[in-house]
Amino acid sequence: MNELIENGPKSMVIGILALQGAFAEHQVMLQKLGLQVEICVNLVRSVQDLQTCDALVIPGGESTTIALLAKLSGLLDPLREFLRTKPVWGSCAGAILMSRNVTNAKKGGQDLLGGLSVTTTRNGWGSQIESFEVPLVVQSLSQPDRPFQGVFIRAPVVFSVDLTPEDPPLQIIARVPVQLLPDAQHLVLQNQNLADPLNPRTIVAFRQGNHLFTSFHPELTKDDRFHTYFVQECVIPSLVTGRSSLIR
Ligand SMILES: NC(=O)CC[C@H](N)C(=O)O
Repeated sequence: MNELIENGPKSMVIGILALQGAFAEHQVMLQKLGLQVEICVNLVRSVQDLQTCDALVIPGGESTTIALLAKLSGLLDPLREFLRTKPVWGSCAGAILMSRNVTNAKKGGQDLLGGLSVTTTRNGWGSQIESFEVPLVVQSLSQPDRPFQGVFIRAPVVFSVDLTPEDPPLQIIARVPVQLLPDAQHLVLQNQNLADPLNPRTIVAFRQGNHLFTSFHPELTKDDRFHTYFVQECVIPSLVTGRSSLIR
C-alpha cells in the first residue's frame, strides 16, 4: 500500500457530512493523520459541497435526524448516487444510513441511503445507559496486536447480512468480543446465540467494496488507525482505479 501512496494521488478531498452529530471529531482526526498524501477536509452541507469530494464520512449522531436534514437539503439522492461510485465510511448513525434496511426505526420510518448489504437494528445493544466500551481485535489495522477501543453509543447491531449475487463481497473487519460485554448487553441479546462465531450480530466493522462500516465511534478515541485504514485501503485505491480506468 505504501507503493500506492508513493505512486498514487498526492492529494484528496474527503467530505464529512456535517448536518448533525460528531462531524467535528472526524475532521480533527483526518486533518492530523500525517500520511504522505495531502488530505483536504470538506464539511458537506449541500449538493455543491458533495460534488467536490473524492470520498465521504458520515458521522455518528442520530440517523433519523441526519436523514431528515439531508432530505431538506436535497442531499438524499445525490448521496445515494455518491455511494454508487465513491468510497464512503459510516460510523454508528452513518452506518445505519448506509444499510439497505433498518429495524427498530423511529415511528414513521426513516430514509436510508443504502449501499451496504446489511439490515441493521437501531439501538440494537440497548438504550443510552447501556452504551459501553470494549477493546476490539482488528487484524486489518496497523499494529494489529494493539486492541482498538470500541466506543458504542446507542449503537446499531448488524441484524442480518443480505448479500445478493451482484453485491461485492463483505469483508468482516471486527467482531465484538462477546465475553467482554457488560451484562446488560447479554440481556438485550439473550437467546440470540451470540456465542456462535458466525452470528452476524457480533459484526461491528466491515468493508464492502470501498465502503467502510463501523457500528462504533473511532472518532471519539485518540486512535486514528481506522481513519488511516479508510484513506489507505478505501480512498487511495478508488482514486488509483478511477485514474487508470480513465487512461484505459
Ligand atoms: N451514536 C450514534 O450514532 C447513535 C445512533 C442512533 N441510535 C441512531 O439511530 O441514529
